Amino acid sequence: MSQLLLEHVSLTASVGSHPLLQDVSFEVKAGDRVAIVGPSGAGKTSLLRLLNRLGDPTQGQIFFEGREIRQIPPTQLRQQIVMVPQESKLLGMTVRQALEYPLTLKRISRSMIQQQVAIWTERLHLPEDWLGRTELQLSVGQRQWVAIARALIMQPKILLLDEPTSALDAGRSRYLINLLTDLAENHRITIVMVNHQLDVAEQFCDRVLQLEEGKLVQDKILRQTDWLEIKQQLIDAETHAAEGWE
Ligand SMILES: Nc1ncnc2c1ncn2[C@@H]1O[C@H](COP(=O)(O)OP(=O)(O)OP(=O)(O)O)[C@@H](O)[C@H]1O
Repeated sequence: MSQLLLEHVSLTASVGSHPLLQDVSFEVKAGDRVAIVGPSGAGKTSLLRLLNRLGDPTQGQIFFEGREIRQIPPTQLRQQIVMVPQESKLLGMTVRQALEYPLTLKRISRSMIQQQVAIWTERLHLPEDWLGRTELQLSVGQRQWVAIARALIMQPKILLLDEPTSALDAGRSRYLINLLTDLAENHRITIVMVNHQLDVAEQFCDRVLQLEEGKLVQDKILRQTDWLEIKQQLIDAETHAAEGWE
């Protein structure tokens, strides 16, 4: 059985406006490492948001483990499908509180929460002195790293990452890719990643979904050599999209 299944999903922001997503169908199996690529405005973030129920399709259906996701309470769904948005906010919490908060929703004991925070703080090399800081006391890249830690601490079945390395330095990007590889290979976590940095997707993903103007134009299991072809298609699509903006 597929873990995620999208059937003819379309999304329109308002009546009569151009659809943000049009008739998108695909399935994802547990442990897949999927890259979503496409020019700016192609609908990548809109698609990720639907998978996390931050919006509902105007048409079509999305299933998680066989259940239509509108039938699953959002808090229950978001413990299993966790999203790291492009710009994360700590909503006035300290880093420690932000790491603890999603675990409190899991109704586990206080000592277990503290143990998990300690494990993931160490695993992601979060410096001790970050834990008392709020987002105003963190750089954009540090905030992104905390958002990734907060998602991983949930041990989700599916991790949705929107440009996860956009603000990370080269060392942290590499570390993240190695960590995600371990989680996918040894814990069968499914990863769906939007990334403009194709080299990151290339190192990690084994499947690519290519969006253009809200349509899925390619769904491909990857071999190494495919990336050359995909890169050229993306350059062509981005040039075409940029011409449309002029
Ligand atoms: N709430 C909204 N209302 C109206 N239009 C929207 C809304 N959210 C996004 N859009 C539009 O939908 C289209 C797709 O946006 P989306 O953020 O999904 O694209 P993207 O592929 O993630 O782009 P980028 O690579 O720049 O992040 C864009 O044209 C955007 O302007």
